[in-house]
Amino acid sequence: MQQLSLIDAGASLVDHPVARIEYWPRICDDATADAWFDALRTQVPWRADRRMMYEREVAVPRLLAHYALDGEGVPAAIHAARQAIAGIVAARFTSVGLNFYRDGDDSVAMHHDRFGELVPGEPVALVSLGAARWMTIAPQAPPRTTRRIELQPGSLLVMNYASQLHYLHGIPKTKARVGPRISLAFRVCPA
Ligand SMILES: O=C(O)CCC(=O)C(=O)O
Ligand SMILES: [Fe+2]
Repeated sequence: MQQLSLIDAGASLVDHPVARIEYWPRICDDATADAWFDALRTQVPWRADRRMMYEREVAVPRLLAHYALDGEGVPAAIHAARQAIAGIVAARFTSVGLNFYRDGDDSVAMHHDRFGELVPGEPVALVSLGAARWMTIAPQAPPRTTRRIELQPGSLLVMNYASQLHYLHGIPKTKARVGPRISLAFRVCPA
């Protein structure tokens, strides 16, 4: 008989034959999520990037950072978060991309993650800290029914590899007064 642990029982937010996007609202207690947020906010050398868009250079509307997980100087909070999700998502993550959304004007446009930074078959795990923000998830092909999920501090969202082929995701700007948010995107990067 097949053994189902509670952890395997997470329901997919999308109804698709191979794409799965799963959400766990609470991977740690509030005090831990707050402590990780405070530590990362101050310890990470946040970068303000600029990108070309339609032949114009524009500011990326959030701050960024990146670490190789086996490298030097990785903040302890990152290792702790990775440890906290290890029992839920079995992938051997090698890198983490960090996003800092300073307020409701910061966002990430609808996208799939860059395939050059992903190993086929491996998931992306997103840990949210700080203010809750809505994520929009939309299929790449009709019917384009979108759904929204409010990513709570201390939550985990796992997108399987196939979901990057079939769905887009983004964090829209909001007019609501929201505090700062940090997300950690754990990935298995190609060697
Ligand atoms: O901040 C988030 O939850 C989403 C970040 C994201 O999609 C990315 O870093 O690729
Ligand atoms: Fe993404």
